[in-house]
Amino acid sequence: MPIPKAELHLHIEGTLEPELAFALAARNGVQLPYADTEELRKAYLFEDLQSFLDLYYGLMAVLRTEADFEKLADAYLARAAAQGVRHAEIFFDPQAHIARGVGMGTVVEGLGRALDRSAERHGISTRLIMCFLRDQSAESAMATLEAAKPYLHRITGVGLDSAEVGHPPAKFAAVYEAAGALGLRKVAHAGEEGPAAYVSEALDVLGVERIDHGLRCMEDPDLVERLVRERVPLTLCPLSNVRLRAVDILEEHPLPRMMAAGLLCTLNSDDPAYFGGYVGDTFHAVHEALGIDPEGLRELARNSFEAAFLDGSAADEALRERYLAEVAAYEFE
Ligand SMILES: Nc1ncnc2[nH]cnc12
Ligand SMILES: [Zn+2]
Repeated sequence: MPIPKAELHLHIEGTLEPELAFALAARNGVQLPYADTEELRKAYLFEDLQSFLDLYYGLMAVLRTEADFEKLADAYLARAAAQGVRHAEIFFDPQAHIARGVGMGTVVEGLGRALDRSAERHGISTRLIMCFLRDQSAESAMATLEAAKPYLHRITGVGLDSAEVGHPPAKFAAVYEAAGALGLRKVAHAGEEGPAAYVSEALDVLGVERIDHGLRCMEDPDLVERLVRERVPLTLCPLSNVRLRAVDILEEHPLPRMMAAGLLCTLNSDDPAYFGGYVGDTFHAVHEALGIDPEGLRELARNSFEAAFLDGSAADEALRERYLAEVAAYEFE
């Protein structure tokens, strides 16, 4: 069994495997612009974040009913369990669905049905994080938060994703303030393709508790020092960084330097159906390509539970303690 871990940066729509996409397309009468799964997979050669996002949003056309979202999440949780995931904090992109006429309730209740059974069926505790699309307006983000109000019992936090450059965090100051007032936790993608300054801005203006990616913090030593001092978790996604060309090859990924600097790094899969691996595969890949040794892998697993939103109650804290004990006791083969 792989080492126990939490996955904290995972877009549920990015777990849509080609086989499921075609099955849902047939069920829903959706015509896809690919002959078959093989032709679709061949399209997974991305130039950058935007070229990926174009395909990612396009393929969502097959997701229409609560049952579709339930199936999507259940399929992810089954795969994640086989890779050692014990806790998953799952992003979803409601604006991408609402724009297609699929309502917030369909998405949240469908995902929720799978999540409700996750602990029993897959041994994974779960949280949902609702993301705002940063290339859409601040008004649209606020309307999305409003639409989520009947479902807040299912939503732990808010995030910020989609095309980063030109859409600085401060654009979403008002909606993050409103989300905070509703008791929601806060994260944001920053420093994936955008500059290190977006990482600082997400902390200072949005008040986020974790940074998704944060790769480009390495360009600003003062920022690195701050992230270390404040123990701000970074949810890194090395396989994504290679596929979206943030780094040329995995062997050049800054993860070892980031860990050596004392940053609180976690490993995640981002959009595993598109990027060639789930989170267990990611642990394996950084061991092979970057020489992260077993104690380094244990640190990454421990960090994932430390950074998880498992502090809402005594039951949450007990769960975190249990997971940390599993990590400490884990024996590498
Ligand atoms: N890696 C990523 N960056 C920004 N937005 C995303 N949406 C899905 N995956 C994403
Ligand atoms: Zn992401």
